Amino acid sequence: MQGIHKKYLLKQAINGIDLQVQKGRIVGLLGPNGSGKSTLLKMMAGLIYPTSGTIAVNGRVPDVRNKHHVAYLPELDHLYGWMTVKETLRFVSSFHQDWQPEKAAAMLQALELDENQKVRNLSKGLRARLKLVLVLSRQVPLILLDEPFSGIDPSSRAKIIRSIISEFQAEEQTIILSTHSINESEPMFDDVIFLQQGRIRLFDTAESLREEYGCSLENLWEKVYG
Ligand SMILES: Nc1ncnc2c1ncn2[C@@H]1O[C@H](COP(=O)(O)OP(=O)(O)OP(=O)(O)O)[C@@H](O)[C@H]1O
Repeated sequence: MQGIHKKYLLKQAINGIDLQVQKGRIVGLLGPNGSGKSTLLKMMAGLIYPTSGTIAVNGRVPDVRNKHHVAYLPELDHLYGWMTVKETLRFVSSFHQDWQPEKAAAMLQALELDENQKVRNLSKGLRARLKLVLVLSRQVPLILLDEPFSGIDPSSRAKIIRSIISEFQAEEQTIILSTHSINESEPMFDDVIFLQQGRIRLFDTAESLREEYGCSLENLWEKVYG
């Protein structure tokens, strides 16, 4: 991203961002409500466009025509309640040539999802797990996860994090993940971006940040935003 600004009518959501993310990393995108996390992820997914500046994902401008290069998990739910888990997988897989059925089956089992259950009968946590299966079953270079843990209990979070780590293919993929659950997700991050009011406040490897500030990322959150 180079010189990225994004304005929604009168609201300046992103205020000049330059960012380069290396392939093979799991990147935590952190920031308080309204700091611009979802806006950044949507621009990377090609769902909305910057007001100014340029973005490239693997050398390509992200837009709807390039969506086979990016898997995006939105913050809001996009599933049909009348479908079963199995039907949902079949439906979503029909849009993606890069779908990996064996991976989807393995994740269903690991995340204890019943493929015959209706989506509307899934609890919030199980729904979140299903959303993750839909994204991680694709063979794409860039995976964007917007708040994958919102409303999920700590043990489910831990399970989901284990699943993200075990399904991640570091040679071929990059994950950028926004979250407020810094405590549980800290061990997963290679790099961390701290956003504030549409600008990057800090961006470095998790290791360097911990060393430089002499504390965990969770405590650093308090220092940056407290
Ligand atoms: N469609 C929109 N129209 C107008 N303003 C918007 C729109 N979407 C986001 N905004 C504003 O842009 C700013 C950044 O919002 P964004 O959703 O990117 O933040 P966020 O960091 O993801 O927040 P949260 O943690 O609450 O999800 C906020 O002030 C928000 O109100």
